[in-house]
Amino acid sequence: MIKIAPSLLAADFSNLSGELRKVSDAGAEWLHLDVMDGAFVPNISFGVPVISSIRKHTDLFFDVHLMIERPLDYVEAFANAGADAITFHYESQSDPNATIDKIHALGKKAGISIKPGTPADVLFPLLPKLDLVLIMSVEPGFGGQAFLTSALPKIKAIRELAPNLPISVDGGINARTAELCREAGADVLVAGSYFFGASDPKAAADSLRR
Ligand SMILES: O=C(CO)[C@H](O)[C@H](O)COP(=O)(O)O
Repeated sequence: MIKIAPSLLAADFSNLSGELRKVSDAGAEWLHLDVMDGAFVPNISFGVPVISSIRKHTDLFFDVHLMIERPLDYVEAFANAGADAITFHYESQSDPNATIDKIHALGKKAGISIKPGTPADVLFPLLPKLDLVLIMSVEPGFGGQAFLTSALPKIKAIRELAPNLPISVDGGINARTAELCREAGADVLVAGSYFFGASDPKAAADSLRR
């Protein structure tokens, strides 16, 4: 079962209620929330106040993706803001096991993401503890970049080891790249510009499932 996770990074920030309606009306299951600190990645997006504000307006599953240097210090704040899943980067400065344990202690699902330059095998020992793996198919920091096919063998390798683990892919997703990701074994497709830039977002979401 494929899940679609529109990335709020590409939404119209002056009309977030309307953009949330677009996501629900399109039948997307998750909302992907990219948090950037200007240190782990060379961009700053939004944080706790925005997430806790929009939490009051939707029941969508909040898939919070922390592109920040010290996720362990902030997972509690994002859990309290209304995250359902919290994904942090393997390349961050926080200990992966301690961060997963803290997310679970807060009652949330725990995910880890890897950047394009990080091999999949660093995640193998952590797979039994994880609820989600997020494979970046662009360098994190900005929407609208071209899909990197180097993500595909990583998805395949993790799928072989963890047949039931949700595998998400993020960056450059459109109807063509979504098909490659589904074939490789991904089941959560994050789409920013392809979804929010579409004249018919429902048709765009449907095209990612086919
Ligand atoms: O994490 C991200 C950037 O760091 C975005 O979620 C990702 O790039 C999605 O945007 P697009 O679909 O436009 O490529």
